[in-house]
Amino acid sequence: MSAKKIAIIGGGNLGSAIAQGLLKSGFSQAGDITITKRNTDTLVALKDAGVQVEKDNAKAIRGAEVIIVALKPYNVREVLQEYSTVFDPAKQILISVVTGVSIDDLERIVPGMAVVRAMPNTAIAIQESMTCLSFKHATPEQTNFVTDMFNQLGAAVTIDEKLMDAATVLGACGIAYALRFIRANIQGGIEIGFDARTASLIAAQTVKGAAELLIREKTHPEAEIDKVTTPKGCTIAGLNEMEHQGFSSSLIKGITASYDKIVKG
Ligand SMILES: NC(=O)C1=CN([C@@H]2O[C@H](COP(=O)(O)OP(=O)(O)OC[C@H]3O[C@@H](n4cnc5c(N)ncnc54)[C@H](OP(=O)(O)O)[C@@H]3O)[C@@H](O)[C@H]2O)C=CC1
Ligand SMILES: O=C(O)[C@@H]1CCC=N1
Repeated sequence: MSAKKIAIIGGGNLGSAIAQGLLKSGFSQAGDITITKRNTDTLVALKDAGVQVEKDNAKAIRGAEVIIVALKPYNVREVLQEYSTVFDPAKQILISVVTGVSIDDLERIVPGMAVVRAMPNTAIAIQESMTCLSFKHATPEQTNFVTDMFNQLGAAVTIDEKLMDAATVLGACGIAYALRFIRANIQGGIEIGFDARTASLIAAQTVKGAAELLIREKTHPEAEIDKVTTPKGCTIAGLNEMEHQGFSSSLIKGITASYDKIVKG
């Protein structure tokens, strides 16, 4: 448990998922978290849980030691600019989860502040995020604090900032790709006889099992696939048909399309 006061500026999809994760993990007490947005009606559940819900960013920033900015890339500059004099660089750290805005850019907007970039995904709400972190001017104490926090909200890895856009695609967009894969499995499962609820359980638990095999056993996916593919069997017949239809290629092209969207706009 951390006693640090945390302000989340921008309580949208990701900001509120971070608040939920901080609460569920026990990393923070509800009263130590403040979350802001202009329309606070959507934050009723967090408010009911004891989180401080605010429209006033300045008040939230003043009362915090850790500020997490979860605004959209198109308004983060304007909003941080407005509050740049409210920050206290001697006592605070700024963590940005904003896509495509560099540490240098953010540190220019809020002079003197140590900025950390973090790229979590929405599974942070249930402590299952993959979070990529980049540090530049953070002190060792700040670095340890941020790393520990995101490790308690899933798994955290430190990367070179030049890989942050790639991390956004693989880790943050990746949740959506995985869910679309699961949805396709559910659709197939229904076509071969399952009701939607049962197909959904089987598809989701099977994907979870596949992921856990790689994480716990540290094996290569193809080594695990070899254990499933009986010669002349149904698995290899299905897998090969998927590849004939461009399965791996479509995923790789989707990943590079997402990446190009961040890098080229
Ligand atoms: N969603 C995801 O899975 C991930 C998102 N990201 C990044 O995180 C950031 C947030 O994304 P996401 O949560 O999806 O976006 P959302 O649009 O859901 O959240 C942004 C929130 O900011 C609030 N906001 C806008 N202006 C202000 C302001 N002046 N003061 C306070 N709050 C404000 C908006 O609410 P209101 O209009 O009521 O003020 C909105 O809810 C983006 O930069 C995104 O790229 C990174 C990884 C994963
Ligand atoms: O789609 C987006 O732009 C954001 C960034 C990563 C996840 N969602």
